[in-house]
Amino acid sequence: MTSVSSVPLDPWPAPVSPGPLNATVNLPGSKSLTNRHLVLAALAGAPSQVVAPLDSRDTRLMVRALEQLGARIKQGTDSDGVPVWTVTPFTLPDAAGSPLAAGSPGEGSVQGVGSPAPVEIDCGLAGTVMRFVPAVAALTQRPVRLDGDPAARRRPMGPVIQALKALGVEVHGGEDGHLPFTVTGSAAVRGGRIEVDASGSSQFVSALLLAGSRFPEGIHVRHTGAVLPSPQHIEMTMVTLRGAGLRASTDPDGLGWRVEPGVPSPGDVTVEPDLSNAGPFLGAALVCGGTVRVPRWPAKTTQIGALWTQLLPRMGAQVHLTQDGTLEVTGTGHLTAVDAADTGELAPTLAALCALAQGTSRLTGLAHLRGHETDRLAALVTELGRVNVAARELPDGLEISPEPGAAHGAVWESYEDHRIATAGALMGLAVPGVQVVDVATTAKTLPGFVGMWEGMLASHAGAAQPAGVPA
Ligand SMILES: O=C(O)C1=C[C@@H](OP(=O)(O)O)[C@@H](O)[C@H](O)C1
Ligand SMILES: C=C(OP(=O)(O)O)C(=O)O
Repeated sequence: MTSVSSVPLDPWPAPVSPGPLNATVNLPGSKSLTNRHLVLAALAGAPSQVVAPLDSRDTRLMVRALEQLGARIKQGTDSDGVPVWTVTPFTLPDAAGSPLAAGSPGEGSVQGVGSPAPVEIDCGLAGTVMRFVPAVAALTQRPVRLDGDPAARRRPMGPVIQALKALGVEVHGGEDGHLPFTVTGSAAVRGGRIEVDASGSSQFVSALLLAGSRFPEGIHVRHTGAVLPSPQHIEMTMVTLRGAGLRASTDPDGLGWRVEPGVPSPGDVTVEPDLSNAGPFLGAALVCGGTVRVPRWPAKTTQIGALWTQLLPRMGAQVHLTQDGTLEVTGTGHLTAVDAADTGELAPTLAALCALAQGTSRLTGLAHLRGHETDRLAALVTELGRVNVAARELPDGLEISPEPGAAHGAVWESYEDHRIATAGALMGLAVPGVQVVDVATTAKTLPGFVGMWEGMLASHAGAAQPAGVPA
């Protein structure tokens, strides 16, 4: 799909701060919530609606994958123009397991018995698609081959492959623990207890849990690894499952999760704005000074982006949630260094803020970022080096020690990583001459990033007419 409404220059000259901001930024829906709701709606017993979904590369890939497995997803809008996606689920084989019984097969699917050609699913670079869809595909009892971008073939998949095999799913390929591979489920796959090393990604656990209620015995996933990254995302999975009427519980030690057998009944759900993607915009208030507001900030959420309300004050911001649910972040242009653990997908944005702060910052609990869209720890050290900010890798994170006034402009590579690209935009606010390569890669989770960014900067305190940024 195209990335932004008007195609940005490549490399894109990141705009410098116009001075204190006075902007309102309406953020589209959460990627993580949208793709969970889509999966559960596709596994449900009746059609349901996902309201205000994120429409981006990652969610379109999920839509397409679920359609190929037999779901139907109609993309429309309500009377106020809010996007509404109506999902008609696929029919799974009965417990006795008549193979290839999935109903309403979409384009690219196969029918009939024998040795059908596999359904070919493109995961792009989306972790949620490459991890969640294999487990869902196993339920359809059809051969499904998964592949993605060249960079996707470097992301860890071993624990998903091993777990599916342990459950009795046939897996061809993927011996090296990466895409591509083909999964074929069968009636012999009953679910039950399974051990998974999720130290590389919480998505390994979420994948099994999201599909788990449709296995005859449900699923009980036990984590065996030394660390558990992004636990917020597992909690998001559990809350989404319960919201769909399923029985889902966490083991007392916090290292196991159980979903009882059942059919999801998600009803109609409205997706929260993406709080991780709020980060660069809220961070801009700290760098430029002034205030940035994000409406529809949820009072209660499982999104890891909720951490911004704790992290940004530690770096010098004032943060206020208004009665009507707008988060207001006010900064001064001066940032304080911070030590922070377990910030997961917020880390690239946070690293850029640390690079503009006074003092040395240490970000830890991030070893798994080496398996994200790119090796984010290496990428950030390299790109910060290009703009002359000292940074080094720690065993599980980053140490960032900027020297005041030393940073200078440079070409900033983005490695097909939306969050490295937006980190470059943040750097450019304070460092003239930063040019972000392939800023269009932000379309993974935020199509229109450049327009939103430039709109925010146009709403600075001195502007004649402060303008909100359209959703
Ligand atoms: O389940 C999800 O929606 C996600 C889980 C996290 O993955 P990791 O556990 O691999 O960090 C997060 O970083 C990713 O952006 C989205
Ligand atoms: C790690 C991320 O994405 P993915 O869902 O592809 O894992 C991310 O969005 O920061």
